[in-house]
Amino acid sequence: MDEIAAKDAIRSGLRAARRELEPAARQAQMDAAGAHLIDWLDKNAVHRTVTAFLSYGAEPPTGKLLTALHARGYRVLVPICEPERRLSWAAWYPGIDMARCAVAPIDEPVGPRFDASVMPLVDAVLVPAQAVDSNGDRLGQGGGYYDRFIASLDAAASRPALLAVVYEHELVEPGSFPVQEFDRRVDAVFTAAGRRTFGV
Ligand SMILES: Nc1nc2c(c(=O)[nH]1)N(C=O)[C@@H](CNc1ccc(C(=O)N[C@@H](CCC(=O)O)C(=O)O)cc1)CN2
Ligand SMILES: Nc1ncnc2c1ncn2[C@@H]1O[C@H](COP(=O)(O)OP(=O)(O)OP(=O)(O)O)[C@@H](O)[C@H]1O
Repeated sequence: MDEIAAKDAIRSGLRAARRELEPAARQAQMDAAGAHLIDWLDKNAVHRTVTAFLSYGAEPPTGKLLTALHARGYRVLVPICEPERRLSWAAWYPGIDMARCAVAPIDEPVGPRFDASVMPLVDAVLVPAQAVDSNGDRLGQGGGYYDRFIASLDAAASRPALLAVVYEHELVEPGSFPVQEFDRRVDAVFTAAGRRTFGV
């Protein structure tokens, strides 16, 4: 089996495991992980600006976290799917008008879209993940959107912290999923247990 097919098979298993978690258990894990994330941001996010994602399906439910960040005065940007699997970014706040994304079952805020030139003012990018290994390698939904976006930051003098949030069983050993040359590592992952950092 090639690496793409192997990743797809592992993604299917991870999606099934997510659906097995009761919604209340998903929220409880996210509440605990989100509290660790807010603690970290409060100490480290000098621009008080983050990008996060509006979750769908059985992803860790980010709605309460985004509302809490907004209430604490953070500027919250969320991803917009653009053609050619590129991302742009739009401001999100509770009650903003939303429109359905063309390629995924996700609602996206209406309003101005920003390209990667906003990133010097962004402290942290919350990157969707289905699993993260203890090297910081990440398995996403398979669109390659975030891999392309993170690769586009390679030339920048500084870049936001790349942070993932996963359920506890999704922080796994290296070798649990294939890692390809274009995959980019996150800097830290948050689970209900706390923050785990990676790097040399
Ligand atoms: N909550 C959340 N938002 C996110 C992501 C994510 O993983 N989670 N993304 C992380 O990258 C981007 C969107 N990722 C996508 C990943 C896969 C497909 C996809 O496979 N779409 C199907 C069509 C599905 C449909 O029509 O409903 C396809 O293209 O065949 C689309 C978007 C941006 N926003
Ligand atoms: N930097 C890149 N430039 C061009 N194509 C890329 C790049 N990174 C990934 N891709 C393409 O995107 C596809 C999906 O990548 P991958 O399986 O790593 O997705 P993912 O990391 O799970 O998804 P996402 O990044 O959206 O969360 C790959 O098969 C690859 O062809």
